[in-house]
Amino acid sequence: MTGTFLMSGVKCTPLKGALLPQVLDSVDCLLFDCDGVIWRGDEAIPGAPQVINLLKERGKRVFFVTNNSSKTRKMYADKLQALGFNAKEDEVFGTAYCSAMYLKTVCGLQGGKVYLVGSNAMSQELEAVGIQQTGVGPDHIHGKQGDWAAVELDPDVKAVLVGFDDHFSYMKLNRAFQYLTQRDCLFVGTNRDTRLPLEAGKAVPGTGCLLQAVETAAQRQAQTVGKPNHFMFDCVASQFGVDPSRCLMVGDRLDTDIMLGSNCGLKTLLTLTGVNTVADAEVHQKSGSAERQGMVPDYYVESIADLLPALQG
Ligand SMILES: C[C@H](OP(=O)(O)O)C(=O)O
Ligand SMILES: [Mg+2]
Repeated sequence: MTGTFLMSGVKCTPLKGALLPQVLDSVDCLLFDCDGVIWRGDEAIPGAPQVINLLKERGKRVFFVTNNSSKTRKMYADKLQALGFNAKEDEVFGTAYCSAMYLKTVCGLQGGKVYLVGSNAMSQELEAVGIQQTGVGPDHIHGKQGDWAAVELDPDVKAVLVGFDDHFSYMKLNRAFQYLTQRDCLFVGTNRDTRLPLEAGKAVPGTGCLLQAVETAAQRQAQTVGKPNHFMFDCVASQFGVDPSRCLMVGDRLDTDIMLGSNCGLKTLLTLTGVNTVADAEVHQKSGSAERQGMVPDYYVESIADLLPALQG
């Protein structure tokens, strides 16, 4: 019965009962989003470390695929291990690392320089692939409007890269705009997430808010690297040779995590510990829009802890 259920094409199905082991047996690799799925802020979702560690004990490959650009792979591995997750640095694909890889491998910018609106972590990942950067840290307004329009631009800068920057400022927005008035200056963003889910159901504005500010000023659209862009999965597949048809993408956002899974032919599981709800998914499902069906998950759970019954015993 459940075998036919798997093949039935019905979407947005609660993953429980006999279907749960069936789905887990049908995949060799699980890609987990981080914020809102395995943790919120610095608090692990209850049961999440056990789920990840038991999946690995059962021989599943586990990767962490996050749009968050605030940490290097090493910083994420340290955070994962501190929260009880059995995780290695090369299993982490965050947008600090992936945007550096994108600029190197897709844009051919190795040896070049970027104007960075972003974190120290992004600057470290860029420099690790041979790309210099300028712009990290505070940058306060000074002088008059005429001075702002005449800010000195570094002639070696070939791209503007925008990620999460807790020092985001009007002057940074202005500098990015001045660089982007040069049509040959590339424009890359880490991701478009509008909110960052935190502990106790709190949230703060996400990187997407900063990226949209720069896009509005420059009247240009950035190429984004993060989910739902195929590139995030390509980074995993190119390094580990995974079979998309035997992968499960687990996320809390329909327009990033679930859409990435749909874009790449992965099975998809929505967890309700982050941004979106089942009702949000059902609105897309009933929309009649073919494109929006990509945001409808195959399955959903309240929390990834709901996978434990199929992993214990
Ligand atoms: C929220 C998002 O992180 P993710 O959910 O992809 O880990 C982000 O930090 O913009
Ligand atoms: Mg998330």
